[in-house]
Amino acid sequence: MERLIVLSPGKTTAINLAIQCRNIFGKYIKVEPYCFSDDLDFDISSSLVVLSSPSIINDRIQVLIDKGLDYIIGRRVIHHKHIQELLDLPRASEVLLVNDREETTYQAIAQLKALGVNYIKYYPYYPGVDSYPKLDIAVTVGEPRLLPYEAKKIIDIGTRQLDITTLADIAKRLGLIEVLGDNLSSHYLNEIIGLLNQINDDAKEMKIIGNRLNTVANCLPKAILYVRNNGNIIVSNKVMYDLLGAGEKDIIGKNIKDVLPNLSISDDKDNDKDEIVSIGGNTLFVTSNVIEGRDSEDGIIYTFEKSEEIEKNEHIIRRLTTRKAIRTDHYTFKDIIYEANSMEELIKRAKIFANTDSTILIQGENGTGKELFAQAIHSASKRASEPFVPVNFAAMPTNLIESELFGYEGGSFTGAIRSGKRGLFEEAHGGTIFLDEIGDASLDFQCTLLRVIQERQIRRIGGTKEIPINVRIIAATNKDLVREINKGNFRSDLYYRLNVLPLRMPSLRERKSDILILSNHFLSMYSKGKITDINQFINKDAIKALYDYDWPGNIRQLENAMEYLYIIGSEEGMKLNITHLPEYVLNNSINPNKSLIQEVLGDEMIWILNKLMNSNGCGRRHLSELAEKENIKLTESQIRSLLNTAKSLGLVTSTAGRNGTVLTEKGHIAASSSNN
Ligand SMILES: Nc1ncnc2c1ncn2[C@@H]1O[C@H](COP(=O)(O)OP(=O)(O)OP(=O)(O)O)[C@@H](O)[C@H]1O
Repeated sequence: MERLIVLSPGKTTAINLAIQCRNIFGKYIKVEPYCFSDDLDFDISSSLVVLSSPSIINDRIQVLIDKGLDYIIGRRVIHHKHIQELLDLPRASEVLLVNDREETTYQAIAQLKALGVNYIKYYPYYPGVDSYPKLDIAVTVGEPRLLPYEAKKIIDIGTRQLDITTLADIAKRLGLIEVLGDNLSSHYLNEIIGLLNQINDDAKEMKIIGNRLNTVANCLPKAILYVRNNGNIIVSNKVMYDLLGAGEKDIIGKNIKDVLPNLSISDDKDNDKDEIVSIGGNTLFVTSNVIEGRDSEDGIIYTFEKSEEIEKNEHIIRRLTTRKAIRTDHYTFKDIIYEANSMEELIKRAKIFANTDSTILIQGENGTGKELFAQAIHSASKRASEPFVPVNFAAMPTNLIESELFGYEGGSFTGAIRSGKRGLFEEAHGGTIFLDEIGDASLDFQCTLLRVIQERQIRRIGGTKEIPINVRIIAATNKDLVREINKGNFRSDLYYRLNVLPLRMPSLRERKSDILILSNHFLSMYSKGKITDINQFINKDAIKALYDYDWPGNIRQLENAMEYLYIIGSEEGMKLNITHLPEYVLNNSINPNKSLIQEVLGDEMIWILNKLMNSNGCGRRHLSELAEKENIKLTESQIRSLLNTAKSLGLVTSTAGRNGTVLTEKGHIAASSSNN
């Protein structure tokens, strides 16, 4: 043989393959490229012809074959060195694959896929194709000049080379196998080793990336699972293993439904979702994020967080962004002034309650110290350094209660702050919320409150997210809630939820022994420590009057009285007597032993009844004259209205005679008993 002919339909391929052959066989034989546009005028008796592919045998070649052409059909492969750039393309990239002919174009696509570059979408193009997408990336097999437009990126993976089996065939046919065998095999061995090294490097790189991913996953404070669309778990981390009390082998490669059967969001692959689940005794907040990849990249990442961790984190954020400085100077049990045994007992109980997180209901009249107790309990609890947030239901307009307590998202209603607002429950997170005058809450709101107490989470108005809250609830009321339940004004289920730890504040009249010590305390407070003993400030009669008074406004009223006395005392510059007392105490003291009937009917009515009794009946005008004579402030019309009331109570009756109005038997009894 004198020549090695490389025959291909296109010139480029013929030349490229000829170069490949020349590199190997050039020392021993002349290598020449031929393409279809050439005259095939070589001497077939002294030539070995390598056909670039089986499909190129056309009539012209068939004639040569029939004449005894010595030929080899080449098998061709893509050189691994050239596909690196292709491997770097993002998954699901779309490329125009350009080659010289339909057959070779499809072959190249098939070979690239076989080589593992199967995550790219190939659009075939070869001369003669009319419709093709103008993609940014074009991949060509040594034929960049055939590209029908200017692509942004052209990757030329070079002409597919003759594979080693074809080359060995050629060597054998040329009688060069002895000479070239070793070279050939070592050349290809080198190539293969190069390829293996590259694969190895890639594998090493993959391993490093994998390790890095594991390190990152294991450093996360949250437990994570990355689950393929078919439910197979492919990534997890240490926190997750610890949470499940399981090892990697029990989780990786397993189906999520087997690992976490009670996770309902694993059924929903359409949207990112949140859910609360209980795993291994932990309440976990689970978030799922759908990964919108392609093919094998699709899946869901689940993160699991212990709800107390979320609370802690949210709390830190809240503290950092809190609207107002949090008051820490709350009352403590030491601030409660008392001597009465009933108070001693109450404080003992309240201190025990302070050690718990259970809901407390404080009932008692106005001004008895309900908020003082609530603050003292908070201060003595483990929440002392956290906020104490008071909410007064009697003072808050009904339409604002929900937004004040639960907050709202930006733009949820007219008048809302654009950025939204945290509610008082969120403000109180970690601490105590004091729901004062709870008996005044509307029935609708009671229902909402009941849900919040049960679920321990709130949702802002206009919001979709449930926010876990960790607050201690102390409620207070001056109303008799049982009576309110009977009247249909208060929900019994809420009452039982609130009344877990009950405290009943005694009124001041039930602990009159505290009047002195409290008076001293308030006087000392207003006088800035100058007056510490009321006995040096007011006389005995005045002190007795303070004891005799009922103090319907309780300690708050006593405090006001002491402030009043201190101001009067500073003016007078002498020891105060009974006349200096506030009018409400004074009135009570002048008539200390008012009869019950007098209390009920009032002084004016009793006066009228007495006059009627003494005069054996008289008219309205006469009563009016008598009132004027006795300096009693009663107008004729007031007398008329009082007589009407007396009539409706069955105390008097009108007569036709000049006696006008006379007492009934009942009226007689009332008048005489008022004189006892
Ligand atoms: N035992 C006490 N020692 C000292 N101060 C007291 C005591 N009890 C109540 N006070 C004071 O009396 C005032 C009223 O108390 P507080 O506001 O706690 O009563 P309350 O029952 O919550 O009243 P309301 O029902 O009207 O809200 C406060 O200034 C409080 O400091």
